[in-house]
Amino acid sequence: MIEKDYERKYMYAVRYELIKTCKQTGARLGRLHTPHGVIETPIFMPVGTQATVKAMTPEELKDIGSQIILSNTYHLYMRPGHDLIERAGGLHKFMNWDKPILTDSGGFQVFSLGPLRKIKEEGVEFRSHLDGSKHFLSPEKATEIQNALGSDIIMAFDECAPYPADRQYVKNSLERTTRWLERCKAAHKYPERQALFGIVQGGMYKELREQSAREITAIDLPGYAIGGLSVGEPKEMMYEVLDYTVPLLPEDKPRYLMGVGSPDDLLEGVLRGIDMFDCVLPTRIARNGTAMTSQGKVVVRNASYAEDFTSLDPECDCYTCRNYTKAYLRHLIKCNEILGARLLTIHNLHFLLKLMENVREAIREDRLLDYKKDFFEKYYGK
Ligand SMILES: N#Cc1ccc(CCNc2nc3cc4nc(N)[nH]c(=O)c4cc3[nH]2)cc1
Ligand SMILES: [Zn+2]
Repeated sequence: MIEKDYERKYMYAVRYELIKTCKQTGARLGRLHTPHGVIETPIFMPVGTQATVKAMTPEELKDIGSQIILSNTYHLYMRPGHDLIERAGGLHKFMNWDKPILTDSGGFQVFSLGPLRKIKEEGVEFRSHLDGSKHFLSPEKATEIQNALGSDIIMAFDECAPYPADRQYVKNSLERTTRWLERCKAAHKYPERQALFGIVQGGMYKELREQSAREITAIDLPGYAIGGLSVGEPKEMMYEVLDYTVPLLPEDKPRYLMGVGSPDDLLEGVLRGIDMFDCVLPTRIARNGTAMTSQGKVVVRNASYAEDFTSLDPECDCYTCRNYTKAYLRHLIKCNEILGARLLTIHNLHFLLKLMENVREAIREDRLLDYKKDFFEKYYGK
């Protein structure tokens, strides 16, 4: 009886609440209700590929306002193994993160392995990036792994076509991705508490994107992602694909643009009606000594900062900007000190999370275009 009642009440693990659509653009303000809490959208999701957002503790992530983080099926399957994480009580418990988690399906990661992999209808055969051992990922296997991890949002196992790719290849690949989505949905053990998102493919071809969007959204799911972008194509091309793909997605479900991104791409994506983003950019460039600041990019490694005893970003109130100077951060990065990676990661994530908070406020007040104009002038000087 309880099972029945539970199922009836929660048709989906994740429910999207559309609060407002911006009058000036296609931007939306929303809330994503999940079993581990409510997420205000548009949202940027820090990437924690191997069950950790590199250099950050969960408390630090919460302090800077992270509402949800991303982890990765491929990496966790390879090491330490999804079965171990399941025995540990699931990914939330294993990594001591009690807010929402989204896991990518491994599709993109396996395809990034390049020649080390063979794609068949059944799934993808590949060699481990760790020890070269042979493995096989299928829609069923990728779903089983994510069921074991217990993430709140699980991604369909798809094929992200490379860029550039010829039309016929992209067509065959998007049609296989649709068949794989059906298999993921059939294999999914816990739809009442883990939301399966479908992923639209179709490369940079308008008719193929329309075909994929039709096929993927014909399968009733709690959310949909746009894949196959941020794969090396020119920015303008990505924006054009979004222009004609986003309107094909249902308004009452969240839209997730995978692998994006930089401040300009986040703003351009929000303007076109995207609700969710993820990217390794802020954390990766932090470890290499580059900061995103209100005055634009600052490469603290540069000699010009050797005796710059001012804050990294005068307009930022994060822990790093309140307590350290550019000279000290440069010193840490030059010495490859772990604290350098930590302090710049704290700042960069805070910067993007604050950007998204400002974006939500601008949508609320119908002034997103003005906000974007001011931001671009300060950050890009244009
Ligand atoms: N630093 C840095 C940096 C490194 C890589 C990138 C590109 C990330 N782009 C990207 N991630 C993706 C994940 C994806 N996952 C799946 N399952 N499917 C995709 O089509 C897909 C497409 C993606 N495109 C962007 C910045
Ligand atoms: Zn800061």
